[in-house]
Amino acid sequence: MLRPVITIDGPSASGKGTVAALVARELGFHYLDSGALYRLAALYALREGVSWEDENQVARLAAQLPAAFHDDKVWLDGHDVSAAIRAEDIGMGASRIAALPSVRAALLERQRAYQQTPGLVADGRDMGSVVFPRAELKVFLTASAEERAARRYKQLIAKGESANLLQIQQDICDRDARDAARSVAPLRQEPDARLLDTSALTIDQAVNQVLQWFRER
Ligand SMILES: Nc1ncnc2c1ncn2[C@@H]1O[C@H](COP(=O)(O)OP(=O)(O)OP(=O)(O)O)[C@@H](O)[C@H]1O
Ligand SMILES: Nc1ccn([C@H]2C[C@H](O)[C@@H](COP(=O)(O)O)O2)c(=O)n1
Repeated sequence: MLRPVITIDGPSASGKGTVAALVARELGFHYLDSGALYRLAALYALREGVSWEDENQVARLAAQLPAAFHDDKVWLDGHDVSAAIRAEDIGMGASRIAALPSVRAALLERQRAYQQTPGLVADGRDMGSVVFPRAELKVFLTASAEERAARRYKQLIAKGESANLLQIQQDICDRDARDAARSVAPLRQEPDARLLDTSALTIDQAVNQVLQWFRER
């Protein structure tokens, strides 16, 4: 197992990022938040005045994304965009551009380059199906729509933002529906991915389950 990969895919607000980052920390592995790349590409397009529907232009920007991850922050063209990429409209924009095949192709090698020694934990929608199809462990992490909306609600309130629970649940369902319906790399559980429903699990329990599956291999 040289440079092993653990993939964690699943729907919005299921806890993929939280669990993936903690598993990576526990194992001393690198961590790839692939959704952040799609969010960065959507934000970059918005700032460059490029429509999210313009596949060629968005793909051009995605291929030359001036993005960096360091100091626990996300940077675009030298600006800290950690908060900006988490906005709900940018999440929706990311979901829209993610349906465009040339945009996905433009980001593919950049994601694969994260597979470095001693290993990688990658979260997203197509980590196990397309980006790292030979991953040592594939997890499909989910939770009920109600639980995911409640978690997102708490997250927003904790950040001091206003939030409407029903609206959040609707937005989450809309985004999942778009991500699951697209023709390229749709959101779905692959046959070789293990299902982890965290609706009734704590973060620690979810992390420990992934670690146990990995160590059992
Ligand atoms: N098992 C859990 N129990 C309770 N809260 C959780 C659990 N897992 C994650 N959370 C919380 O749910 C919120 C959403 O988690 P996170 O941002 O990791 O989801 P995500 O799947 O990466 O979302 P997105 O796909 O939208 O980026 C966070 O506040 C996180 O702390
Ligand atoms: N591997 C990925 C990662 C993300 N996306 C798209 C679909 C999501 O709605 C959007 C934002 O992702 P998030 O930050 O919420 O994980 O980006 C994708 O298609 N493939």
